[in-house]
Formats: sequence, structure tokens, C-alpha cells
Amino acid sequence: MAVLTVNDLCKTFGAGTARSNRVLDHISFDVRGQTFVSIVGPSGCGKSTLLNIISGVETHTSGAISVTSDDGRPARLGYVFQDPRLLPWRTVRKNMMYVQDKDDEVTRGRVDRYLDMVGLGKHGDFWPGQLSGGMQQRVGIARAFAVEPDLLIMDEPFSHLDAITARGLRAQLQDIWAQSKKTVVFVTHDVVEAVELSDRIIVLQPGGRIYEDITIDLPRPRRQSDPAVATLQAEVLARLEKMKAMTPQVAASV
Ligand SMILES: Nc1ncnc2c1ncn2[C@@H]1O[C@H](COP(=O)(O)OP(=O)(O)OP(=O)(O)O)[C@@H](O)[C@H]1O
Repeated sequence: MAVLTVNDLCKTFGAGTARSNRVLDHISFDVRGQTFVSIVGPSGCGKSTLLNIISGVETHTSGAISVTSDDGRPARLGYVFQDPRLLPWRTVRKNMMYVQDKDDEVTRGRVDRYLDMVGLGKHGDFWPGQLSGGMQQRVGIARAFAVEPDLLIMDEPFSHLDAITARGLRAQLQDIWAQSKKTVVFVTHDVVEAVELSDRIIVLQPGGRIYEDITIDLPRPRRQSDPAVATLQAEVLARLEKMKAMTPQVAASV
């Protein structure tokens, strides 16, 4: 069943003015439950705008979008941003509990379980300021999964981290995702990252159209050192280079 359905979606900023800017142009796709889908594309192609529309902080100009739960209740969304936005005056565990509806034993147990999954089971009573940037982002990831969302939106969660930390977090994200099988929409600039993590990659092109919708059919867990992963990464990168060559104005913006 589709958790996210995007149907003929358009977004124009400043519609009807001299500065009218069409950012998403008749986009249609859906995301089935328990799949990990990445949205990639050059800077300015509308990735963040699409996420903002999915999460409801931005309106769309036309078309339709819906997020559904599997049991008919209002769909619950979870978010992981570039910056984990932890409240510095709350401990790690209290940051995790802050976004939960209930403060009962089941919820506390779930929060501790997700903290464990990201390797921070012993850090629940730490203050955010006592953690490294990578550890803070792990808390952000655990916090989002612990909400048990119908759809988890991740907006370039590793882009502020150094390459080694990001690689470790990608491996951890794969593990936590394999255990929880949440439906994820993940935005990234990084095709290599997208191939490592995703069941499917939707490539947006400048002007906000879907250029390609690529199925990534590789066994998990995937590691950078795996030749099959590296081969597919090279192939998808080559396809993006082709897109850039076809739209020369992109080259300057990537
Ligand atoms: N609130 C807004 N008002 C007007 N224009 C906007 C607004 N938000 C975004 N835009 C424009 O929409 C286009 C797409 O922006 P968006 O941030 O969605 O792209 P992106 O693919 O996420 O880029 P990046 O990868 O650099 O984050 C850009 O031309 C941007 O200037």
C-alpha cells in the first residue's frame, strides 16, 4: 500500500507576479510502505520544497498529495534535519521524550531501545553539549524513529558531518532501518549515499521534473567496500552526469 502519494504536483512561487518561479512541475510518484526512497538532484531543483509540501509547512499550487497510515488514523510524520536541533537544557532522553505523545513505561522503553540501536544506550542522561556532532545526529535519528512514524522524512541528515562520521552513521541508519522498516523519504545531494541506502532513487532535474526513477535492487546491508554497490554508484553517477550535460545550466549550480 502507498504511504505517500504525489499526484501531478506543481509548485510556483510568486504565481501571477513578474517573479513567478515554477519549482515543481507535474510531479507524480508514490512510495509504498516499508521502502526507503531517496530524492536526489542538483541544487535548486526543488527537493526541499517537495519535502516542505509533504510535511505541510509549504502549500502546493496544484495537484494532490497524501500521506496515509495503515490503520486509518491520521498519519504520523517523523523528521530528521541536517541539524538535530536538540534542546540544550534537556538531557538526551528528555529530548527523545519531548516529541512523544505519552510518558509511560512502554514509551520510555521504546525510547531506550532506539537509543540503544544507535549505540547511545548509556548516554540517556547526558546533556547534548556533552556529545559530539555525530552523536547528536544519532540522537536525532533515534528520536525520529522512536516516534514510530508512518513516514519518516530525512533532509540531508549527514551533510554537516565529516566523511568518516557520515559513513558510520549511514551504516547505523541501515541497521536501524532494517530493524524498524519505516517508510523513509530521504533527500540528499549525494548519489553514492543514495545508492547505499535506498530501494529507489527519484532524480529531480532543474525545473522540478522527474528525470528518472531508479530501482536499487541490491542485497542489504550494503557497504561502500562492496563491488556491486560501487558499480551501481558509478552507473547512477554517470546517468546524472548525462542529465547535467543535457541541461548545461545545471553544471554551474552543482
Ligand atoms: N519561500 C520561497 N520563496 C520563493 N522562492 C523559493 C522559496 N523557497 C524556495 N524557493 C526557490 O525554489 C527553488 C527550489 O528551491 P529548493 O530549496 O526546493 O531546492 P533544493 O533542490 O532543495 O536546493 P538545495 O539542494 O540547494 O537545498 C529555488 O529556485 C529557490 O530559490
